[in-house]
Amino acid sequence: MTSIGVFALQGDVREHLAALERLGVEAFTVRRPAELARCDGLIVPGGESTTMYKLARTFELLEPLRQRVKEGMPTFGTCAGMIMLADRIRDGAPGQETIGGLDVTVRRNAFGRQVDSFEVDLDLEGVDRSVHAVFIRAPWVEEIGPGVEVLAEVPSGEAAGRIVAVRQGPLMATSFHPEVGDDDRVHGLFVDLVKQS
Ligand SMILES: NC(=O)CC[C@H](N)C(=O)O
Repeated sequence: MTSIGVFALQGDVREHLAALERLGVEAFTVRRPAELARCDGLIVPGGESTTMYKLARTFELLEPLRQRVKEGMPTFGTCAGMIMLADRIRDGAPGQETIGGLDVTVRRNAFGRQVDSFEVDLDLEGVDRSVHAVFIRAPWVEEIGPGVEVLAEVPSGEAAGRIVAVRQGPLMATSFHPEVGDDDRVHGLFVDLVKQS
């Protein structure tokens, strides 16, 4: 059976576990290296990327995470998780580091104070019909490397055209929170990615 872990030192872990279980995969929390070692794939949830970084370092999970991602473990980052997977951050906290692996530059809290949180229907590559995307103090992707595929952009409004979902080989990231609500199609994309690799 496919085993997918959810990074659980901080963030909205439960909703991801529920989505994975609805999709019929074995889902469990990851707080230590032994749990990471059991993962066929990993989700890094939304939350607060600065805290995630500090806790991952303190609990000696940061280097094992970097190692597994480097070795090609399929990994899906949502919101703060997208920041954690990015190779480069803008508006990061002083000294903030990431797991990295995804050849992108993300801007933290990119949508600004006025539109901290918003929802929009958008088209996502690989998913039929639009996805209802919930953004909460979200990052966007400002620059992508040559191996990165854009899966979704903001369709309209002030932030129209901003990149909010990407994929690079076994790595996937969304600015928004696909675990909110009961539409499991984005998680389904990731589960397929894990099963293929
Ligand atoms: N909902 C979220 O994950 C917010 C991300 C948060 N603003 C950060 O910088 O990590």
